[in-house]
Amino acid sequence: MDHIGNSIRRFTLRHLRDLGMGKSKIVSAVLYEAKELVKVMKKQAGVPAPLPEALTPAVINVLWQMIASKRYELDDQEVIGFERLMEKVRNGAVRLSMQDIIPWIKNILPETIFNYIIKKHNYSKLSDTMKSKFQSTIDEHLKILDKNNPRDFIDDYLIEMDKQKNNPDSTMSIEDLVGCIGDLFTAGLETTSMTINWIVFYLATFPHVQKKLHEEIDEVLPKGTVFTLEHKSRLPYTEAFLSEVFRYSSLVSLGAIHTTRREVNFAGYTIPKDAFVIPFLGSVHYNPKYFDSPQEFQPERFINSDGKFETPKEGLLPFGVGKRKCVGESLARMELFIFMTTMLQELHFSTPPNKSLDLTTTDIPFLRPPKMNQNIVITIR
Ligand code: HEM
Repeated sequence: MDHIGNSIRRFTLRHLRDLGMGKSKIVSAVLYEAKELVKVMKKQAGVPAPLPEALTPAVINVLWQMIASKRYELDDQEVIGFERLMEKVRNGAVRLSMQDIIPWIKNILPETIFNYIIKKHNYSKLSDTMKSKFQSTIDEHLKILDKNNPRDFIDDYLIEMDKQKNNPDSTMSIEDLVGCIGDLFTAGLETTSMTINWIVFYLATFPHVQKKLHEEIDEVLPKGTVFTLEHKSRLPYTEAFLSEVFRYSSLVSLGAIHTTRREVNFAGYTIPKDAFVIPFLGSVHYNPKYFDSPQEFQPERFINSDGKFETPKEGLLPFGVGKRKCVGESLARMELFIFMTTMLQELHFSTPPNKSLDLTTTDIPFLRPPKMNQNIVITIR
């Protein structure tokens, strides 16, 4: 996340707040993508199969609408090719992170051998593909920019960059914009699609939980009813389920790398200036101090004695904490809620007969992704 520095972070947050937090344009975009995805899922009804590849384009479309006012068809081969490339990079992430975790390794290995070990070509190809796509999209935006009528993140950035052109402290530039879009993509795409994957795996593994969700959704939001944000407060079990998905999966298990600006004394330890500090968010989620029987999947832990959803004051940190907290939190929460309710309105998920899902994770640094290519059975309700 090299580009989301302090001032750009403020700009990005403001933008995501304006476009992402429940504003009608983005809610409609999310609803549209969720419905399109359900259509694709229906086509594999009754057949044990992994979740469709269309999941990635559906999530990309939400980001891409917000950033560039564009969408792709869910079977678009360019986007599916992009996802496959990301998968290769993800599979090589352990090796790639060597350079961050043990930077001196570069001093003892010749560059060509080091690049071969970390499979740098996959990473470079992904990075070049993304940069050239973002650059051409920015060029298109520049041609038709209407300063009085900004449509999306790129328009807003270009207008602000123009306002700041005589400010010597401004860090805004086209290159920085390309980097910012890259950061939003890398931070926002896989986190969201992997969480949807976890949602489906937990629904299939815990049928009693899915039954309760179906009952609540059938009552408050029956099939054919269009979701609005007002429905949310009437769906406490659904909210509780999503919180339990965040806790149980602990997808972003380690937060971003932070640095101490000065020596800090914390919990009896002295952390020197300029040390790397990585918050281990996942460990908090499994700490019995905050959650009873943490190894059990129990959405009920987030329901209070009045039957209402209640977020704990401490212990649940899926989006991190403090100044570098996730800038996409509101968008992600809204998007996941809509995808989940739209799927549950129309579909039932189960494991193939006599099979169970492996709920352990693929080991890559920082993330706890599900083992994605496992079969599930979708039934139309
Ligand atoms: C389920 C979905 C998501 C989860 C669990 C998640 C979680 C996180 C976490 C834990 C951090 C690090 C915070 C820290 O170290 O304190 C982070 C950072 C970040 N996230 Fe997310 N995120 C999600 C979705 C998104 C989305 C949809 C976007 C963009 C639209 C996004 C953009 C970012 C950015 C730009 C940062 C870096 C912020 C900075 O460095 O200041 N995230 N996220």
